Amino acid sequence: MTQDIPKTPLLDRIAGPSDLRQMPDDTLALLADELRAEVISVVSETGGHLGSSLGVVELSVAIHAVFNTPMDKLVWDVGHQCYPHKILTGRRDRIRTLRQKDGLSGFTKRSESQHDPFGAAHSSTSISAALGFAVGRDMGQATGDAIAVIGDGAISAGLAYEALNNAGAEGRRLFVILNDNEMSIAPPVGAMSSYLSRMYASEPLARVASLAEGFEAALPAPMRDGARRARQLVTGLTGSGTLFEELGFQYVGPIDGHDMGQLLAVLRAARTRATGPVLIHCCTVKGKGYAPAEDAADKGHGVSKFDPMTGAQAKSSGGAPSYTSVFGQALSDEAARDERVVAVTAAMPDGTGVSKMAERFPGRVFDVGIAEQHAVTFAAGMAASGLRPFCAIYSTFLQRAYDQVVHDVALQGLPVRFAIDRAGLVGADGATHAGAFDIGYLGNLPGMTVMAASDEADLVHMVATAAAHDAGPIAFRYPRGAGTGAELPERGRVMEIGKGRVIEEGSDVAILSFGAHLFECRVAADMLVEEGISVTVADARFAKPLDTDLLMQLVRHHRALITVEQGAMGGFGSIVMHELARRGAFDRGLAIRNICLPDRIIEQASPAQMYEAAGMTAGDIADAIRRVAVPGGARVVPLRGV
Ligand SMILES: Cc1ncc(C[n+]2csc(CCOP(=O)(O)OP(=O)(O)O)c2C)c(N)n1
Ligand SMILES: CC(=O)[C@@H](O)[C@H](O)COP(=O)(O)O
Ligand SMILES: [Mg+2]
Repeated sequence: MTQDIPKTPLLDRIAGPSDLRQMPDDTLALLADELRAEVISVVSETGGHLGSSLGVVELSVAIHAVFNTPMDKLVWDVGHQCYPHKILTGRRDRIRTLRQKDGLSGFTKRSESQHDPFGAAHSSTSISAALGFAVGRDMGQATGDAIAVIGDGAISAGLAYEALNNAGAEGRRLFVILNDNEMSIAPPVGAMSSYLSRMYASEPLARVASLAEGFEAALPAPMRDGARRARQLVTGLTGSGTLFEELGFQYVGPIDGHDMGQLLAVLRAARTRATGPVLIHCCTVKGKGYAPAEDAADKGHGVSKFDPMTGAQAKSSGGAPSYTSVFGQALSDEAARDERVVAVTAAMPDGTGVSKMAERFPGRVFDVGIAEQHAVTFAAGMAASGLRPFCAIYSTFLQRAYDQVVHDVALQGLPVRFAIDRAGLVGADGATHAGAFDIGYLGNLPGMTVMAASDEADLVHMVATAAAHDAGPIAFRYPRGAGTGAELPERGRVMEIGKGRVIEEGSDVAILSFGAHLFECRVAADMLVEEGISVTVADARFAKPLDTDLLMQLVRHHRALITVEQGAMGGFGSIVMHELARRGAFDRGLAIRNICLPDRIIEQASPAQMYEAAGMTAGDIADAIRRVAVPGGARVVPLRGV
């Protein structure tokens, strides 16, 4: 749907932050209003992270007005809130390509602009990166101040504490702006969240900058008394000082993150007087200024295209239920049958679908905040106690907890169940969110069982199989988005571990598929029937343990074998080739091809466009089959007797 582009005479004058720094303060508030209207207009056409971006409109204007960006390095945490920043930093002309093929990234990205000094998308990295820039400055590199903007959700992650702890000890001049909107994706959880809320909710004057001694003098007179009272209140609230002061930061706040005057005064005071690390506690509203977002339960965290007049989002095309919703229901059903089943999520109850189980069994679903490392070891402890924990974490975010998977789960053989959503290429979130590596990083762990659902019916069976599997850790992966429309079983069946299945019998070439690309494999096989090429299609179901009987049957009775997986090199295909090499299958010239993600970054687009860029369409699979099926296409000797 098209809609009138809002009139933005002030924004039209901004080619970059230097233009913004020429504007008088009272104009900046008006500029922010225009910027907010632009963000709403843009995201109504592109979809994306609306609520987070609306929450930092004033903050984005004020930071660029006070600091000398891009010489001063502005590092956004997660980066999903960067749309105002991108509009102000010379990318307004491309902002309506956001999150699309060949368009602007939905996160900050170094290759996109000098105003994006550090890429993001995975949370809680900004303080570490900003400290790195501060050290660079102090050692003579051509860089100015370092400013990290981190949300109340992101600061709940361990990585943020590691950085705060080190920055406080280093004592270098560094600015950390805590963007506290009392929301993560879901309502925030954890002790830090309630601590921040106590500060935020203190008497109204606490909204006025409560500045450390050194800053009060820099404030306009009317604010000085309030600042003094608020500072006393804040320090009184927590004994000797705020947590941040205990860590070596000067604490400034809480301030109103939508009051341009406060923001400019506090940022200028901080920039003028800071000699060490400063944390500025900014209180904002997620979805600020757009009622459909402010009123939404998720504050418009991630929206599809919408009608800006009403906020009504474009409906998905209906059709098959999502893998996520099928998982959530299957998990909830398993929990109903077995009280030992519990679930852990790292701040993504809805995204992972465990919220479905939480509706029925609220005491058995644990949202630990953005804390994947803790989530895994927490689940390991639960497993060790005799519970049956499902640790539901997107493939890409599980990367953050790899040592916990190895050290706390696999080496101890603890039966943690890993529900790995967003396996494969995910679309608009791009490369930072690709679920590309989990087959490889799990498949090489002794005792780990690794499954991949070929459709949503199989997913139901895998949930039941995982629930029943106490012999050791087990993982099952499935893609983002809608299923294939497969009929769902009433109840999941516990599958035999390590058993695959033949889907279609052929005689020339065998495809051994792992996961949801089975659909494309079957389309490819159908394409070749007319060409007289007969293809067997098999579903491995398990990457570990492999169904070696099935594998050897395929290589003994076909001219060639092709493996297919929605993952990077070093995954399923490698596991298969390792097994074949171990058996000497290559000694007699077996023809084998691996179809997987290429060894390069696949940038954001629709999932279909991304798989096309990866060379993994049904047509690509058919081409690979042709090249080995046609006599002379490959030196192929049927491997009798291997
Ligand atoms: C390591 C990691 N885990 C989970 C996510 C998913 N995620 C993206 S934004 C977000 C919430 C961030 O909350 P906050 O920092 O408060 O930012 P806000 O959206 O409120 O502006 C989460 C959990 C992520 N990006 N990175
Ligand atoms: C910014 C972030 O990391 C999350 O909001 C992520 O974009 C959610 O991904 P899904 O939309 O696949 O749940
Ligand atoms: Mg937040």
